[in-house]
Amino acid sequence: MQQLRRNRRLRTNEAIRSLVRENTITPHDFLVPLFVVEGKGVQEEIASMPGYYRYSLDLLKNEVKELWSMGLKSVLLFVKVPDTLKDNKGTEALNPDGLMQRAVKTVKEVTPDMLVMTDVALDPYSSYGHDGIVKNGYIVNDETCEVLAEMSLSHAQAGADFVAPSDMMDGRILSIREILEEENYVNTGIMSYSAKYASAFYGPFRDALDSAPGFGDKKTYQMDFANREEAIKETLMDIEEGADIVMVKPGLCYLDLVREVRDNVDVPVAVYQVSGEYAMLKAAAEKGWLDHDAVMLEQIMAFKRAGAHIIASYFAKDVVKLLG
Ligand SMILES: NCC(=O)CCC(=O)O
Ligand SMILES: [Mg+2]
Repeated sequence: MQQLRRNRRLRTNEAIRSLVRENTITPHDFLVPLFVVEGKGVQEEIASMPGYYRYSLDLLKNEVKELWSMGLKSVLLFVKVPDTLKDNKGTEALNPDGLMQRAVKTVKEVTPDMLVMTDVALDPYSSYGHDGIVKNGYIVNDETCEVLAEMSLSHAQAGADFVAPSDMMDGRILSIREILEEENYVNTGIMSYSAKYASAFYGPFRDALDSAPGFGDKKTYQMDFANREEAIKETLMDIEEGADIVMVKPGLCYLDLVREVRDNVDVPVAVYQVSGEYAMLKAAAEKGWLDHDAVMLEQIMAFKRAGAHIIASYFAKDVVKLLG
């Protein structure tokens, strides 16, 4: 039989390839993580995340203005808390004049339409570096949920559009949704880190915030990376409890779950390309072993192809600059 179908016809030049391309990358895909520190005039590069910085509030202003001008309209805020303010209960997290609360106000002041999401977890505030209150060496669940709910309310009061609980306690989405409803923050959204795995890829992030666990690991609350079905269970439970957006984290090694979650839910799906993923590419590119920009775009496109609606990535600015 004569060959009638030739798939290569659709690949003959860039014009036809772009015409039939199934996925595209735009600035609207991204959620930009930002690290905030106390001080003035501070822009510190994170050693294990070359090209990524912690900003004091004054310089954060310039950064978010630049993001806005590039079409990057959503940020996810993290704070680095001084050791002297850390304790077991994360008391400082509830300070209405704490760094996170001031960071939210700062972003809203200079870029009022920027979507501001806040990290909700105890680890940056915890003297143990854990995502919850520690009792007898165990990270207790329900008491932690109460603090996370109070913390979310405090972020909402400061002006956050979304709170993003990243801790993996059971039932925290319900606790947070209830307090927000009771206090009339009905339009404050919740982006749940619903399927967050206990991963070694978070190493550089813990350098960035000085938040590495002081003992043990996070395996009693974050998920076992051997598991797939559990990710669907976790995600569906968070949606039932009131999550508006769900997330799979880390990113690249978990693309199977991004697709599977996407196929199983009716809310937007986010993926977090984490610090270790960023560091790996930066390191390989520095050595001249990988083409930084080409690999970066291939990775971001992989998230789109897997079905992510939202990509939290330290590459957001690099990608948008490259797209021109
Ligand atoms: N709760 C936020 C993270 O754990 C981020 C991890 C990373 O970027 O490695
Ligand atoms: Mg859960």
